[in-house]
Amino acid sequence: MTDIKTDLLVIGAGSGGLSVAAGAVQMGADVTLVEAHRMGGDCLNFGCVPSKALIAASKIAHHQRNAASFGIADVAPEIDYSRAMEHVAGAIAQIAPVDSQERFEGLGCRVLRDWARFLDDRRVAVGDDIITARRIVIATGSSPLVPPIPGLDGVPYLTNESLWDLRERPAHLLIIGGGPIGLEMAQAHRRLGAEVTVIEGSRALGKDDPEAAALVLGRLRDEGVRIVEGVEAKRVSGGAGAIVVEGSDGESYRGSHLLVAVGRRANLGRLDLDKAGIETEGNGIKVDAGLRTTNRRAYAIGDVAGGMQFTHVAGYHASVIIRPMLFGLPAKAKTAHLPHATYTDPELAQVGLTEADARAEHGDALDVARFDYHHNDRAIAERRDEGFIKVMVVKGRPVGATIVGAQAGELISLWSLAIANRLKMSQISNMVAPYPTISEVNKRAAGAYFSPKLFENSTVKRVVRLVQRWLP
Ligand SMILES: Cc1cc2nc3c(=O)[nH]c(=O)nc-3n(C[C@H](O)[C@H](O)[C@H](O)COP(=O)(O)OP(=O)(O)OC[C@H]3O[C@@H](n4cnc5c(N)ncnc54)[C@H](O)[C@@H]3O)c2cc1C
Ligand SMILES: NC(=O)c1ccc[n+]([C@@H]2O[C@H](COP(=O)([O-])OP(=O)(O)OC[C@H]3O[C@@H](n4cnc5c(N)ncnc54)[C@H](O)[C@@H]3O)[C@@H](O)[C@H]2O)c1
Repeated sequence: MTDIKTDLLVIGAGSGGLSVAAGAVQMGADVTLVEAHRMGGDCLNFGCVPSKALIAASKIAHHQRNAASFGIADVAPEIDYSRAMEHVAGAIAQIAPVDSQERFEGLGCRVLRDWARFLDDRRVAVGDDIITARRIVIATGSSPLVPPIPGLDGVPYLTNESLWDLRERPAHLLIIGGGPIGLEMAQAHRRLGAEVTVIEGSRALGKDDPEAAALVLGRLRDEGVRIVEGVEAKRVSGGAGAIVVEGSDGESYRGSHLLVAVGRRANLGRLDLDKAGIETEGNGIKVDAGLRTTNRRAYAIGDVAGGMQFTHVAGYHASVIIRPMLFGLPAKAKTAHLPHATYTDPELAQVGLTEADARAEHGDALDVARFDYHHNDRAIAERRDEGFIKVMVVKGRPVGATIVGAQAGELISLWSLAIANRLKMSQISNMVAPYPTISEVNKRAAGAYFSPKLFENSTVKRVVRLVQRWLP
């Protein structure tokens, strides 16, 4: 047994934990980083990276099938699912060194590879080691939620952890859950040649703006994904290769494989949080505005903190807690500027308030500036002109933006910047976007906000007429 004393103990080497550890050690703290499973956590190994890599493969197949409108003959793609999954594994392998034990040891961290559990408010056991830490960061992430649907435990089912081990394409993939995981994987698998049925208990992409979500769902349905909404999975039966999901509508949905994508469960089980006086709340650890837990020495960040569950949010949390932990300065985690994007085609991105939320919060003070992709020349040239941007504006400042369409995930960053810095729409309209780019939709949305004020304004017209009379 070894006793280790450290300034900072970070539990979990995923998106949040790695960011804290890298920042703190490079600023001079003694850092101990603990990871029981794979370095890089969910995002690298089972989440963002593999899903985006598979989506990229599926896009190529889609373009091969849909080239005729560009004057190039459509071809039926020859899809080798196993090699597409090798591409996925290759993308993970290429990124893995950045998150590796070697890299973090090279930066000066002490890296321990076992489960961490609290002994008391400042001591944590990791295998045979006992670590006493001045500050502790819990960044243990989340796992797929497996709901207690009768019969589910009797059939082979996939989650976002096991999906990447498949090497044979599912003939018919049934997906329970029409959230981001369900829909990203539905479209990718459909484009890679599988039949796909999504069974969604409520509204698919239900956390997003309904008009934007409808556009995405329409596209998926056009591509042949069957999406049934308002139908809960009530019972599962069958066996390998022949699975039946009975829906609350009385229908039986049959497929060869089943993916369960109904949300996440915070990884709390092994931590013995009660020994450290750390309370939980909802689906995560209870934290204050500065991400501090009910134990003043401990912080919780990322998925385990129970809020927005995204890699960039975990990274943001890391940047927030560095200040108090290293310098003793106060810091608060904000949420209004945190974006998210679902990487279906078209992509759907959101930051701040949706139109409905903004209307509820600001009533008549709300202006919605909108611009449609079909007026964007680059989108037209590339036949990607389906989509729109809506910016929710209150007193001249954006409070939210919704973008659905090509590159929405790239375009939303500008509105995060604007909200984070309380920029005015006039400052956005000062920006000049190169022509022809899809990013012109951002500028045009700002233009749409000012157009009625400038073009439908009798005072402006009067002033212009007056000045014109006097100008030489
Ligand atoms: C299929 C899928 C696709 C996704 N796509 C995106 C995307 O495109 N963009 C995006 O922003 N987000 C995406 N996400 C979400 C993103 O993966 C998570 O929000 C992010 O990984 C959370 O980071 P984290 O640091 O909180 O946890 P994690 O990355 O999960 O890391 C937690 C780590 O802690 C370890 N651990 C747990 N308990 C212990 C313990 N007691 N002792 C030691 N180690 C422990 C775990 O093994 C894990 O490695 C996706 C998620 C999924 C499932
Ligand atoms: N692009 C991205 O950033 C991205 C991609 C994937 C995942 N993620 C993260 O992972 C999280 C989890 O994603 P998710 O899609 O698993 O969860 P989710 O909670 O967003 O969606 C799950 C869906 O399953 C439905 N559902 C629940 N029980 C059901 C049942 N018995 N029958 C039918 N439907 C049922 C819910 O109504 C919900 O719409 C996301 O919220 C997000 O934070 C992000």
